[in-house]
Amino acid sequence: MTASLDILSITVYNDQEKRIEPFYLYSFRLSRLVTEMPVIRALTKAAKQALLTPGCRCRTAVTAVRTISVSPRQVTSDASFHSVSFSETDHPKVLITGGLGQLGVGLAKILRKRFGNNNVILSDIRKPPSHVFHSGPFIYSDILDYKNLREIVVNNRITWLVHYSAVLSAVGEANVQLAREVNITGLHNILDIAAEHGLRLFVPSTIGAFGPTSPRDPTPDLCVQRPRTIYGVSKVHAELMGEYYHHRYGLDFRCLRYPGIISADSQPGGGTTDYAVAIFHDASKNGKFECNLKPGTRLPMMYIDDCLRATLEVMEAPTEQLRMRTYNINAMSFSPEELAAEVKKQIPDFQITYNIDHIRQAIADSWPMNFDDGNARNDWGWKHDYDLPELVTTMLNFIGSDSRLAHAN
Ligand SMILES: NC(=O)c1ccc[n+]([C@@H]2O[C@H](COP(=O)([O-])OP(=O)(O)OC[C@H]3O[C@@H](n4cnc5c(N)ncnc54)[C@H](O)[C@@H]3O)[C@@H](O)[C@H]2O)c1
Ligand SMILES: C[C@@H](O)[C@H](N)C(=O)O
Repeated sequence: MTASLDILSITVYNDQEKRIEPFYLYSFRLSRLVTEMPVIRALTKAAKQALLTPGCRCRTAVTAVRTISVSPRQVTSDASFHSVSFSETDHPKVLITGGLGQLGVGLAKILRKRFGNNNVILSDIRKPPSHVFHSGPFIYSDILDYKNLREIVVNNRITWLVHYSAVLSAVGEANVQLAREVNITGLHNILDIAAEHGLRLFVPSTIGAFGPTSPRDPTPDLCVQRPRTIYGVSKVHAELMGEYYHHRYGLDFRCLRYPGIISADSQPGGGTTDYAVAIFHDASKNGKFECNLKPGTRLPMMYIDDCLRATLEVMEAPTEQLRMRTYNINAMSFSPEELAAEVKKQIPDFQITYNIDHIRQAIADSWPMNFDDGNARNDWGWKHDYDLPELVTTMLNFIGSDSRLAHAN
């Protein structure tokens, strides 16, 4: 027997028959009981009452705009049903959205190593560079196109969805509308697709999901979250919606709050922590760097290999180890002056200057300085490999050897 999750749109028309913004109700149905279910009747009635003020001659129309089929297993709150949507002997079939950003290509590489090249599909709305296109399956996918997403999931028999598409903190402040669309509307599509098809869903959150009223040193998993960026607001929304879908519909939602991620062979996509990547390229090429954050601005950071390994580990963790569905993870915390001092140990002539970007500075000043990831360490054994000295050595070696190679060719 299957149950269906209906998304009902209640549209209100005013007395000139002009459409007022619709809003949506979610409800379950079992076969033809749909319209008879008391919950739908009650919600519809409440909505109509709320919208129809005595002086307004409005009428309403209730329509099902999207039907989500879920197995009754997913409707239970019994956590032991949540994790297995594919046979344990099979490899998962993974789709990565927003896969051409800083993190996606690296994640595809480690997942392909583990599950086989053809079992991991990278997707994005951008054109892939040739080495990415030829390294494994790539398809176009716009997360704002629900039908396109569903087609991809169905045609490729996807069982895991890693949702990396996002507009990051600094770009988001410059384009709030776009950030709202991609980070909130896009997430709704992803949640519905994942619930409909019983997928295991990973959505990354961020240190940016905290704000100036959160404890900043250290920041625990559970505390006040009142971020001041659209990026942060959308990530708190993602955490809460994912956890709600988990409890309400049994969605196997897993979420890690990443610190600023540092990588050598992929570029960051417009965040506040981007300086900690750019510094290595400029130090290696020119021996100097102009930093857009103040010297003492301390933020949690992580080398990309640790971040991607954590992602695989939490996706593979047995359900019973996950006491929570959203975890902080961390590796180190440093400020620009501390990072510069470490770089100087390897490039003695290195010079850092400061030209503050006030938008990024305000964002950084509202974010955690240290991240408490004790729950991840206790529950599913999270452990980082790279601390600050190792990070600096690895980054400079990688970028140095890369530019030596470029010079030789
Ligand atoms: N990189 C970090 O430091 C960091 C830290 C914390 C959390 N995260 C999170 O990890 C995820 C990946 O981060 P990243 O650094 O790779 O981001 P990024 O900005 O580098 O890449 C995001 C990708 O999303 C794609 N995208 C935008 N709109 C889309 C749409 N409508 N449909 C499909 N794809 C779309 C972009 O083309 C881009 O390739 C994001 O959710 C981000 O919030 C990243
Ligand atoms: C921290 C993270 O979410 C991202 N690198 C940003 O700065 O926006």
